[in-house]
Amino acid sequence: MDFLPADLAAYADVHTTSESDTLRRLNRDTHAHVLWPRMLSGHVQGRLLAFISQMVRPRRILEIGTYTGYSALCLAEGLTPDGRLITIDKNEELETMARQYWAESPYAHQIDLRVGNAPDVIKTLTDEVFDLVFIDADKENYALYYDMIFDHVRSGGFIMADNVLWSGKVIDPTQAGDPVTQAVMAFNQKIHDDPRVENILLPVRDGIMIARKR
Ligand SMILES: C[S@@+](CC[C@H](N)C(=O)[O-])C[C@H]1O[C@@H](n2cnc3c(N)ncnc32)[C@H](O)[C@@H]1O
Repeated sequence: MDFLPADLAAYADVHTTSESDTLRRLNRDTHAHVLWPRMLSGHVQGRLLAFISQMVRPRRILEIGTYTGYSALCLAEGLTPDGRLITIDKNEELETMARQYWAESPYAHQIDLRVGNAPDVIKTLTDEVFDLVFIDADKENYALYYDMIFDHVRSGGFIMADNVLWSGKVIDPTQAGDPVTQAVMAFNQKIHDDPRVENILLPVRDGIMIARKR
């Protein structure tokens, strides 16, 4: 489901700073050769992630859900020179493609891919303190990921989560029996009710939740 009429979305696209050549080819290659290319953040959302990262200037970023590595490259744009982005994905088949494009960028040495099931990998990150977290994996586990990483986010740090409008299903009463929609709705309510954060549900693309830890 597209939230903006196609011509308005195209207008926003045209009036947004272009992707780098590497990002453009990664985007095209993903659409041509990988299943579910809609999972990739894309041009406008990618620029938003890069902007947010450039504003936060994180030293440590955690991304849950690498896919072909597009959003990792966007988020890496804001890293401090000594910064590092840890990104987790259970699909090892996409690793070669992601690494191929990361290698073309100035950030390859700052991106640390951990292949595995996210809850298991997160458990190993006990010594890390994150400035920015981007949750973009299995929706049923968003709340679990939030709980697992919360104590590892510094005060003033940001936790973002993608697809929180879930193609509009979050306001569709016919989805009352759909467990994934219910999990996304419960996650949105949980963040909104959490007194430890301030939050904004940004209706960009499929919806991005942004929470700032007080
Ligand atoms: C929406 S895609 C990520 C898109 C990427 N962040 C981007 O914007 O280009 C979701 C990814 O999460 C991964 N994933 C789903 N469940 C996972 C889990 N339990 N542990 C690790 N990765 C998982 C999938 O393999 C998939 O590549």
